[in-house]
Amino acid sequence: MHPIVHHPVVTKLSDLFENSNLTTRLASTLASVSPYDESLCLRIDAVVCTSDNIKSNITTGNDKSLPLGWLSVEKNQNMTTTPSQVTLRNFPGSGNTVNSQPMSNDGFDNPKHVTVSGLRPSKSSPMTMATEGSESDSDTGADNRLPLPKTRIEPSVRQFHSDTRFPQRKKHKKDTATPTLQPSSIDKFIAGIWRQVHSPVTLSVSFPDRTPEFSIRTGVSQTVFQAVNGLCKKYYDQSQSSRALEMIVQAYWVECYEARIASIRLEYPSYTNAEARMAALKEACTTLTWHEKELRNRMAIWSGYKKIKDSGGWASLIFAGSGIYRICKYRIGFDNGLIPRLHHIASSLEVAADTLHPGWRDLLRVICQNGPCRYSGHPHEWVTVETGPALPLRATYSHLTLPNGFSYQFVDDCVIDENVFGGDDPRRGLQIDPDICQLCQEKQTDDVVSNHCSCFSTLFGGVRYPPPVQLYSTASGKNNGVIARCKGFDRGVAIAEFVGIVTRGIDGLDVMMGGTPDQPYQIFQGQMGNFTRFINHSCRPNSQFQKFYWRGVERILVVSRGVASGSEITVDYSDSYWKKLRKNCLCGETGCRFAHQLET
Ligand SMILES: C[S@@+](CC[C@H](N)C(=O)[O-])C[C@H]1O[C@@H](n2cnc3c(N)ncnc32)[C@H](O)[C@@H]1O
Repeated sequence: MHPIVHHPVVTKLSDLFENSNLTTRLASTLASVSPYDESLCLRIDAVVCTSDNIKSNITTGNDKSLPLGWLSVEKNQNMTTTPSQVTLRNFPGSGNTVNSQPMSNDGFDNPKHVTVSGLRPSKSSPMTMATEGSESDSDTGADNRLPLPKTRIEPSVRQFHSDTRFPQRKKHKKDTATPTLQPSSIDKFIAGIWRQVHSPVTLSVSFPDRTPEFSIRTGVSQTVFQAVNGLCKKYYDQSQSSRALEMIVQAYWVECYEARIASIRLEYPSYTNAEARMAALKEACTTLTWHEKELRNRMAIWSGYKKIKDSGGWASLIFAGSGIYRICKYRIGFDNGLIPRLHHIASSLEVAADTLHPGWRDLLRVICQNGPCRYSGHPHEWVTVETGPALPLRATYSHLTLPNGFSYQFVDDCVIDENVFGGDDPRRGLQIDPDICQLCQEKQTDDVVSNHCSCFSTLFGGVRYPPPVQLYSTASGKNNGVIARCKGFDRGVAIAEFVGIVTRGIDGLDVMMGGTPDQPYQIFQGQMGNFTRFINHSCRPNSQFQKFYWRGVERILVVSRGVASGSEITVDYSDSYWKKLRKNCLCGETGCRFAHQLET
């Protein structure tokens, strides 16, 4: 054991070393002095040592120095901090059992590995790793009993950690050498359907009744402006509803037209099929008051609507974006993958439509096809399956034979365990100004109009949409996972906040560690939380956990490193987590680190 491992000064120095203000200032200084040099970065290695050791190089720990960690700052990147205590676990003779990552030969954690991963090994200055209960597989994550809170956080068997290095949005440089794959018309069409189904549009068959009374000439107050905005929204929704109704009726018309031809042939057995078609066409033209050619042209589009409905279900037609007309007019993709792809997403789309727009089936009343809602409740109470109807979440854990079955409460925000913290929120940073963003230094407020911080506007200080993700059956030993719908998540975009019950003293179950070594807390998702509870591990993850302060309160976010549409959202659980999980990793990546860990 190094003589000063547990010395309070080491903890204080570590905190200083990790202070985000310091790294932010270093990053901005670096950016200001080297605006044209993309490659310039700064690395500071921190070591506590005795005065006679100060000039010697740090080796893999055969001297008396204590590496605190390293800190690197890249241009245009706000910060990169390696938490100091990480190296303590590797310190020879420290007696700490958390050693899981190789050290580079300069005595520090391998910088490449450390900064790439968003999940950190245990930051555990006074903690030692517990091993009891490590056999439990947390596919459930849910022991439905909350253990009695202890005053001191005992390290849990499998801890998630977050980092402070944010994936930066990348400016795309034009590279003529590498051809880029552009999304096809079908990709765009399907992305449009997902976008629309996750939008706040309200579909209804009734017209809005009241128009606000105002005059522009007497000035537009905030109230009047709000009323006009409301009017816009109402009529936008109404026009979407009308467009959807029009397509529903037109797709249905094609079905009726075919049925009418069959009836005509029964009524006039001497008619050929062509004659029967012509007769039905003429009947239609009379009522529609269109010329035959006009109707034929429109029929071509309407039969496209019917095909889309037949393969993707009514929801695919109703939530299709404006691109549907072009797709049907020019028959784009009909013989080239559109139909099977729609068929593939039909039931997932129905889950999204039923749970996010419970009234959508009302539109089908116009053709007497409205049935009962198939999937009700929270959007993530359903696990979508590639082939076939979605399953209730509860049913996907029946193999675990839990005494009361699997139960999970979906919440949008963390719930503070009052038995442990009383009325306090342990996530509140004592030194943090609640009005200023630690990242961009702009003003943060919950009021959309006066908020100036747009760091993670999908989650904070802006308009929130339902997250375009679904739970899906991975059809592998991983059980459930989370899949991105819509067009994916760009690098640097927040996908969600990791929410659950904020507590302390949980041992032996998966928890997210938050706070500081002095003021730690845990986020436990065993009983309640959001979809982040179902995010699986990958050794080549497309997302990572990151800390962020919103209004002075620490939040742990899942931030995208670039998630493509239709792909599984994954994070790296960290080496220390896997060390305690008696399972082989099924991420399937070529460089998978834990594919054979049970055999070793
Ligand atoms: C937070 S849960 C993730 C959701 C989980 N798949 C489910 O269905 O509830 C973590 C657990 O999922 C499983 N898991 C996640 N990623 C995995 C992977 N790459 N390979 C194997 N199992 C994995 C492990 O059992 C792990 O303890």
